[in-house]
Amino acid sequence: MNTLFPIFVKANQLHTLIVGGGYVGLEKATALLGNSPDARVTLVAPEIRAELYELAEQHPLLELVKQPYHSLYLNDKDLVIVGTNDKDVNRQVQVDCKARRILVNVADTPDLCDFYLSSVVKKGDLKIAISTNGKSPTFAKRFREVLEEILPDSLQETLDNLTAIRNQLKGDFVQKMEKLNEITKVLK
Ligand SMILES: C[C@@]1(CC(=O)O)C2=NC(=C\c3[nH]c(c(CCC(=O)O)c3CC(=O)O)Cc3[nH]c(c(CC(=O)O)c3CCC(=O)O)/C=C3\N/C(=C\2)[C@@H](CCC(=O)O)[C@]3(C)CC(=O)O)/[C@H]1CCC(=O)O
Ligand SMILES: NC(=O)c1ccc[n+]([C@@H]2O[C@H](COP(=O)([O-])OP(=O)(O)OC[C@H]3O[C@@H](n4cnc5c(N)ncnc54)[C@H](O)[C@@H]3O)[C@@H](O)[C@H]2O)c1
Repeated sequence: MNTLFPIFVKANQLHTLIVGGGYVGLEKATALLGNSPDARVTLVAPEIRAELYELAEQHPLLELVKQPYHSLYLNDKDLVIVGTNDKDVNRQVQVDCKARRILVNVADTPDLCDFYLSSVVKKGDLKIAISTNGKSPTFAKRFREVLEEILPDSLQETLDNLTAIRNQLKGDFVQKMEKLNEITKVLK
């Protein structure tokens, strides 16, 4: 059964901890900041890839801490993503997060995850998150590429026009909804 409940998180209102500074840490930090450039992110690892220092130059709210994980780093964190090359550390972070009721993603380890990262299609204000319920991240990546190819850039114009109409519409909630549903029938 597919029981995942998708939400869109305002990452720039949260403080995220990433544990691990290798390829996985870099991939997750890039994904997070790519969507939410001014999100506050702390990354902790004894070894940190050079690309992460370059990323931190572009994102002043990305703090790199060259230390091994300690549970003290969970203080004041809202969300945690862990992907070290030490399974025991990954497990410990997950246990510590559960004890504090902090949502945690253990990269590539579905059983330990409270949430999964998704493949993300961006066309201006339209954002589509793709999940395969953990069945095939590669399919999610390929399907993202297909959607990126077929969705026209003009979609942003459509969204801008609909926002303008939405702001001009008079009447109560139901009347506005009916009007917007009528106008957007052509999209079906
Ligand atoms: C979407 C994306 C987001 C991101 O990570 O940012 C993402 N994985 C991506 C790519 C990717 N990951 C892997 C490959 C290699 C090929 C392959 O194995 O398929 C590729 C392909 C590539 O890189 O080309 C390896 C892998 N991943 C997981 C496992 C464990 C397992 O399945 O049991 C293993 C095996 C590890 C091993 O063999 O040891 C698990 C997860 N990966 C997820 C997300 C979550 C489920 C998402 C969903 O429901 O679809 C979940 C459950 C948890 C999580 O990590 O959040 C990102 C694509 C971004 C993009 O480009 O659009
Ligand atoms: N890179 C991938 O695409 C990929 C794909 C599938 C699985 N994996 C697995 O994910 C794990 C991580 O992969 P990677 O490529 O990022 O590894 P990596 O070797 O590049 O980096 C590992 C990182 O973990 C950090 N680390 C080790 N002990 C730590 C501790 N106590 N506290 C904090 N950080 C600690 C290291 O300092 C380093 O930054 C590996 O076990 C790998 O097998 C990676």
